[in-house]
Amino acid sequence: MSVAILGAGAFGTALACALGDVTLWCRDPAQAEALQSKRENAAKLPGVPLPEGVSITSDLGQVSAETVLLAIPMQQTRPFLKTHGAALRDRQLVACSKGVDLELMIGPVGVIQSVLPDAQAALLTGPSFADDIARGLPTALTLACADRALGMALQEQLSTSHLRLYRNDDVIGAELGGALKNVIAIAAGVTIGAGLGESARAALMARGYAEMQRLALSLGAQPDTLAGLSGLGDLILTCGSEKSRNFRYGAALGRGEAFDSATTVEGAATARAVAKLAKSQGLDMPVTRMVAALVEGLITMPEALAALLARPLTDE
Ligand SMILES: NC(=O)C1=CN([C@@H]2O[C@H](COP(=O)(O)OP(=O)(O)OC[C@H]3O[C@@H](n4cnc5c(N)ncnc54)[C@H](O)[C@@H]3O)[C@@H](O)[C@H]2O)C=CC1
Ligand SMILES: O=C(CO)COP(=O)(O)O
Repeated sequence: MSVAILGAGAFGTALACALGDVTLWCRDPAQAEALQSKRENAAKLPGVPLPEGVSITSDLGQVSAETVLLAIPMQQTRPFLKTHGAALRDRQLVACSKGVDLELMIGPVGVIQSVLPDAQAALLTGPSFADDIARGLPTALTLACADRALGMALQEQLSTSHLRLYRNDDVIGAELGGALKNVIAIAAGVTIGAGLGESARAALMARGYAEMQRLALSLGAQPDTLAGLSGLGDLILTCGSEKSRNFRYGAALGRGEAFDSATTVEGAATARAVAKLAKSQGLDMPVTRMVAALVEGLITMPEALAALLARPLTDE
């Protein structure tokens, strides 16, 4: 079965490098030409050559693969599918984004199903920096799919010698693991950027993980899912590395500096969505609430810190 990847950003290009024999679609014809002539995505993955088997196009009509990976940012997924969904109706769609749609309050598989109710949909998520995948470093990800047979087929199709997929049928849990860790990564970045120290970062990660579990369980995730690659695994990666855009964005917030608005920072919109979701579920998610307020510019970093430290003492 053939594979296509829609979205030639950092992650889409990295997956193309790892899988090798795929069609890579980008929306901008000029970008497609540049990728084709240089055989490199110089803007996103400089120094990583595109394998010979990767064919580039900006014409969705040329994308005939049965398995289609959607590697475009979360908040763009619904508009993209509304425009192009008809062309993808009978494919196996694998969402690769991490986040919660600000309007529908659901993750990327939920969005696919809301726009294309008959589509076969799955999720590829977990701890992986595009650069690591593209360079062939060993990586393990979660392939989540409610349909066991389809999940097994996709696991086989998308695993390589160095990219190892673990299957899971808890799509909601896997979606939330990937979405929520970005919010906590922003908090971790704020902590380091503001000079609050590594002990404070560890505390935020652990308390943030407790919040992630609370929301995931309340929305129907399986209790163990967030302890896996999508959730704890991705939390460790993203909260601990300057390579993470969510972490770097948080660090800039913590230092009171501006951050490049063209950079994809999924946790910013997701924090706002999740803060609303938590309120509607009657859940206490103080770290997420503070991140959402910081992102929206409603409070300062010292105010966020004071609010978190003034909370009543409680059981763990
Ligand atoms: N970069 C990474 O290390 C990883 C990224 N991801 C996830 O993958 C998703 C994409 O991230 P990146 O590729 O890193 O972002 P990116 O900013 O590098 O690329 C995004 C791509 O989406 C395209 N795009 C944006 N809006 C579009 C639209 N309306 N229609 C068509 N194409 C559109 C852009 O042209 C660009 O090529 C995010 O949800 C991210 O969380 C997941 C794992 C690792
Ligand atoms: O999701 C990622 C790692 O698993 C990439 O993290 P950033 O989007 O924060 O760069």
